[in-house]
Amino acid sequence: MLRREARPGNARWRLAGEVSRALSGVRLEEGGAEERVVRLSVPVGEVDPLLWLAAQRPGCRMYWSARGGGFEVAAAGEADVLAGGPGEYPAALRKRQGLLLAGDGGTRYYGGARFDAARESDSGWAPFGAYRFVLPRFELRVREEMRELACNLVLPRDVGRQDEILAWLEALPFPSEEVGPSAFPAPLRRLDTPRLSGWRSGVGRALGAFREGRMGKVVLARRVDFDFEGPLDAPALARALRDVTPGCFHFYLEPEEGVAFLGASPERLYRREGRSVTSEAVAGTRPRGGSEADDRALGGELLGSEKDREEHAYVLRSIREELGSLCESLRVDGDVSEMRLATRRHLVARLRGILHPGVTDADLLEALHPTPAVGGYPREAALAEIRSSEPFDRGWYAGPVGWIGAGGAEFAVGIRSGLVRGSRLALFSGAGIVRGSDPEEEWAEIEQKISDFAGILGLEGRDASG
Ligand SMILES: C=C(O[C@@H]1C=C(C(=O)O)C=C[C@H]1O)C(=O)O
Ligand SMILES: [Mg+2]
Repeated sequence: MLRREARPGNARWRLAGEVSRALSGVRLEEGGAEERVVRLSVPVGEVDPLLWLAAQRPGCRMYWSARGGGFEVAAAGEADVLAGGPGEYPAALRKRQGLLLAGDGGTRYYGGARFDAARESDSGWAPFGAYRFVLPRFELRVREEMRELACNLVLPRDVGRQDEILAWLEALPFPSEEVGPSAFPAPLRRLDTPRLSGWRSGVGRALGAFREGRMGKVVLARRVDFDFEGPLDAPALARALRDVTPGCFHFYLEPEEGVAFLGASPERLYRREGRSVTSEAVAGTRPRGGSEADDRALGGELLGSEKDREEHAYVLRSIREELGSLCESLRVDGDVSEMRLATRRHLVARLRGILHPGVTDADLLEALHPTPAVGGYPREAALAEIRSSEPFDRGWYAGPVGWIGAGGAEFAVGIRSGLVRGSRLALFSGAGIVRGSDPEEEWAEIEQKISDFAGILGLEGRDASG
């Protein structure tokens, strides 16, 4: 039997007390004052943030976990939302920088943006908008050994919502017990966009553009849709994915009931702490080997592959150029090396810099996204090729996903990801095409990249309808 005060749910009562004190302390004359964010938090007992997430009311749920641990958060509800249509971003971020930065050091807005704001969104991606950053109403955070339950208030705006906020907080669900591994509904159908024949012509076109000197690299993606016998439990899928993809950023964004974008990305777009910034060039792929000898051989093959080195060199060159323009100093940390994941490996080079004073996250996002890890080189030519060649909307796949706070920010590249809508799942993945790319091998590389999802859901062996 747990001691009463050790029960995680008891944190609600302490937090409710703080929330009502904070709200009743706001004087009415503040009506016209500048808005500010107040973040209240209390320690909480041990609870897995993804299990907590699963217990919250559907619609407007979010989860983020930093690569390699260290920071994990599950969130419910919205205290403030920055969202909008194409073209407004990142100008809208700049405009709201005041509120963003006015909170205490712990305030964070979580979200991201579409891969390509200029391409028309298809209806499946509509709930996400062109960009969307949410200051959650409630957060369950795990930071190293510290666990806390937090409530964000925007003052004086939230004074009128006191009853609603307190009622929600007092009834905030806490999962009562560990749940076992989930059973997912059976898959019924698979649909590939494009099919293998269309893929061959897309890659062929890109190879032609390289020969004509119009482009050096383009990342072409595929979309694979699966229908299931019943609705997918998206938080449970996120949990199963987290278990098989250590060393990745894990993200889950659910703007509307039954609709979630989730993934396990190995790739950091950037991390900022004050004026220090880190980024990385990731590209080139091989699987992990079944035996130690196999694995070593595959590692050697990747490091020695001229074609994969070329995929990678474009990414490093572009990040150096783009990030370099925002930095006082920028250096590449060491040589190109291997990033080893549970089921595959990539080439990686890490960069570290000091930003010029006044550089904002909007500037960083604008400069860095999309890197040639998901776009191509040169950027505009590659984006034009993707727009005319890919027969589907990428939506938020390969877009920036992460958080922005007062003292820092961190964004992953939203790859190795999928979109859940009721009983449908769309998986997205791409491969860097350079001279010497072979369409069948690139097709297989993408198949390997979606295998983490496929393994969980029993989709393996369901062949492409090529
Ligand atoms: C575009 C994706 O991954 C990118 C493409 C890679 C490649 O082609 O070798 C490797 C890592 C990522 O930079 C994806 O997974 O969707
Ligand atoms: Mg590749």
